[in-house]
Amino acid sequence: MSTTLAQNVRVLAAPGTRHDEILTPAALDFVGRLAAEFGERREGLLKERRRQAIRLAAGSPLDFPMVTAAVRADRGWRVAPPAPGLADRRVEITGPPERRMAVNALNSGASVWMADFEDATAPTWDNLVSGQLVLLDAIERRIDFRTEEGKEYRLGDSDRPATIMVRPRGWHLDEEHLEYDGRPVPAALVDFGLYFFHCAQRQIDAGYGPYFYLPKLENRYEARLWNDVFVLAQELLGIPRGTVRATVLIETITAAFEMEEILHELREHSAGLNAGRWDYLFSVIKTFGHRTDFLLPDRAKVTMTAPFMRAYTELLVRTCHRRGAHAIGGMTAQVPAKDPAANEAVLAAVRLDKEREAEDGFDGSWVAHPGLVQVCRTAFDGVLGDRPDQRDRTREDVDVTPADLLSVRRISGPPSPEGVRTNISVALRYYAAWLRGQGAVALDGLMEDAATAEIARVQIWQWLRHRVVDRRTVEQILDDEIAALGADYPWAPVDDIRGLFERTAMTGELPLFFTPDAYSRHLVRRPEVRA
Ligand SMILES: CC(=O)SCCNC(=O)CCNC(=O)[C@H](O)C(C)(C)COP(=O)(O)OP(=O)(O)OC[C@H]1O[C@@H](n2cnc3c(N)ncnc32)[C@H](O)[C@@H]1OP(=O)(O)O
Ligand SMILES: O=CC(=O)O
Ligand SMILES: [Mg+2]
Repeated sequence: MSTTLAQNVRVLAAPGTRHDEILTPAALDFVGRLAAEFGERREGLLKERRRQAIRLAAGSPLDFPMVTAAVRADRGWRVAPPAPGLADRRVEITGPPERRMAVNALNSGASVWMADFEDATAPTWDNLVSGQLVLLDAIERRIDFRTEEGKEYRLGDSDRPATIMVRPRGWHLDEEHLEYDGRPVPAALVDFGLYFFHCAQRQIDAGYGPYFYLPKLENRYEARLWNDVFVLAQELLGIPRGTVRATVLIETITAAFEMEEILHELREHSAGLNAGRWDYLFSVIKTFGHRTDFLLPDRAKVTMTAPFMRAYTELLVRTCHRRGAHAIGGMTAQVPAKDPAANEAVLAAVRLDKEREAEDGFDGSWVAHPGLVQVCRTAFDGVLGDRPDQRDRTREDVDVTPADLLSVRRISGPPSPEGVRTNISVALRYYAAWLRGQGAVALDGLMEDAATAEIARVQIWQWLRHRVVDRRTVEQILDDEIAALGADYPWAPVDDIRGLFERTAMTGELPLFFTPDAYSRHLVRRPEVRA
């Protein structure tokens, strides 16, 4: 790089153990360049998100865009071919980039490890920087360690360890511990930039590449922004254009109307689409929560066989395969149970979900736990056999209309009393974990992360808004559940948690995400400032 920007980049946090290996002047300079180039465009896109939300709330119809009809009609374009390590993706394990879980994930027998700075990570500064160290150490194969209790964690010798894909935070979040020109750097550029700077060339040298998952996109312009970030990042580090690969999560209702356009924008770097079912459901409620025909019952009743969810996954497979892209399935909520009989039920639920995805044409899917790798693999082996994928199944039989994607009315209805209590209890317990720095937890046998917690709190908001639950009932349950939380988790800051719940679930105007509020009030720490 010819000139340095590092003097314009400031770390606003106390130095932690080995942070200097990640926060080098050259790495900060690189992140600063990305912020300088793309910060304003990202601001503009966030404003456009707000405008679109207002238009939709005012009744503007959602449809496949007219202006891009030619992109959809043109049968001549396809995405880049699968990159090394991404040809066979039948099982992808996800989890935060935490050292112990990283070793377990890489050894799990999954095809891919999706190292997650988004839904599964509470973005404390230390979680983020140590997550980058974990990735660096994993790629350098120096991640082995022994716990204080003497348990050994060693990377296995498999000739097919899981390929690493990294999910940076979404466009909506700021990183308050890193400033460029006096303003917080977009969190997405911090997570992407630090990983790319330290690990892109190392991954190429190891026979793989810098691979990403892109969360919470709302439209094709946000995909274009990512593509431009990739182009500049590759150029700055002298990495050939087209080396990056990225799978976009289709996990907002507006993105479902632009799947083809999103693939098209990223086509030279695309590694397909993933059906991010939990954020998708959250997005549907958030976007149309004010409409009575979008009133949803208990979360447990909104399954992947609900017609609007099926329309979304069917369209995703068809769109991907038409363009030569992988279609990757979503996360089953159940996690393994200690009790053998209960665990059989968990495995049966996961098997059913993965078999349906494989039969629908998905090329692979996600699991949340090493104990679920085999059941997912078996489900996909049953359909794929020795083939790496089923991209040749173009699903021309699928015909999904805008009305199908929005056909929520067919399962709409009020909640049960247990559904109300469960959502309040899950949101509170998840908030407690998150404020403590843990972004994914098992609660009542289900994996809960930022996406599922968002569903819990927006459902309460929706039910209050439509008066299918009265405020007094919610307040009473909240009192009970806060008392239970204080008893079960004596360390939990119950007043903070209650305040967060009231602000994110019980206000007239729904906050778009709970994380910016929780982050800026509770996770930002500035004990010391250094340049
Ligand atoms: C909506 C979405 O975005 S889904 C994607 C984002 N969410 C996620 O990635 C969640 C991933 N899963 C997890 O974080 C965990 O499985 C949890 C928090 C749900 C449960 O974790 P635990 O309570 O530790 O589960 P459990 O006690 O059964 O773990 C047993 C072992 O498996 C390991 N393990 C559990 N999940 C994972 C995982 N996803 N990756 C690697 N190792 C794992 C644990 O570290 C533990 O290892 P150890 O025996 O060496 O200590
Ligand atoms: O990120 C995945 C989801 O389901 O949300
Ligand atoms: Mg998500």
